[in-house]
Amino acid sequence: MLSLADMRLWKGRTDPEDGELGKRWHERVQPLGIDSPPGVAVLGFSSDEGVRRNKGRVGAADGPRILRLAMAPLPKVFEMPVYDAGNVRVLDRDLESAQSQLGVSVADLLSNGHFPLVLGGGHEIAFGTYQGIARWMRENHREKSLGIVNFDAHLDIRVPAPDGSSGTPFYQIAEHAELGGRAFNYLCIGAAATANTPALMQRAAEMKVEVIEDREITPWALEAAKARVQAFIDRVDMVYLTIDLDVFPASVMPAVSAPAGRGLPFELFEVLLGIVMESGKVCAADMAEFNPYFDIEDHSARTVARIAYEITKQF
Ligand SMILES: N=CN[C@@H](CCC(=O)O)C(=O)O
Ligand SMILES: [Mn+2]
Ligand SMILES: [Mn+2]
Repeated sequence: MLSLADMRLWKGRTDPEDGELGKRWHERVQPLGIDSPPGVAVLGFSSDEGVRRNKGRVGAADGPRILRLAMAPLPKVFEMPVYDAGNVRVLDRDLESAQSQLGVSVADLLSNGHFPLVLGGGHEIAFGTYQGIARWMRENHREKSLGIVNFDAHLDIRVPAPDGSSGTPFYQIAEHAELGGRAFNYLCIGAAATANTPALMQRAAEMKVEVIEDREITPWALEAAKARVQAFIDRVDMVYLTIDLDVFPASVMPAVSAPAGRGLPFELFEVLLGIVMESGKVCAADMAEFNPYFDIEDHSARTVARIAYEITKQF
């Protein structure tokens, strides 16, 4: 289920005449070792089993490979080392075991001081990443609280029927948190009225999910949205950041299972992401739903690489 890093993916142009300041990720990425000093650890979750179960367009299992190729030429501006921690794969449609393995891998990375940057895969990735964070917090930060910030056109609080999918992760997380006696603090940014039925919106209210709808995020109302994100971050000690790429307009992000009709403009997303990252509370991040089969000349892959740059630039 867990495969080693394929270092052949980390390739691209080099500019040796520019010295150290000309270095790119592909010149710096190392395979993760047992005693690697703390750094950014790229981990793939090669799954679209959750998307398949959720009646979506499969292909996201190939996301981690294509996204590494897209991230390879990024300027390496942050100080920490950067590692490739390999991939977790789904075998025989056994999504639950893969999510559990992802949890073990994420917990391991966190325990060794790394920042897990997990590349999906469908949004079923979230139930795996969360299991890892929860395990690590249980062992190391028992008294601290966790907030989940999800940029997504969808609430993803469907009830498993009976199995989990890409549409159920935050319902499963809420159940997991309740069983462990932990609070469920969930902020969904970018949910669209056209992509969530009233049944889901009603469930969100019952589960006390904080929702900032896509239509509330405009240049003229940005201060209000920023204040709501800041208030959520202020209430928690640590943050799990998850980005479902279908939050962006279909024109920017066609390479997803369910492209958005309106979507959150990238420029406004960047401002809100900045608030989340500048808090210094984000312990792990993942990006979900990238499906390379629907990309157009790598436009979406380049956008995902840009987000990876924004997340890591301060490290
Ligand atoms: N990850 C979530 N996916 C959406 C899919 C919507 C669709 O296929 O149209 C959801 O379950 O709501
Ligand atoms: Mn979504
Ligand atoms: Mn989602």
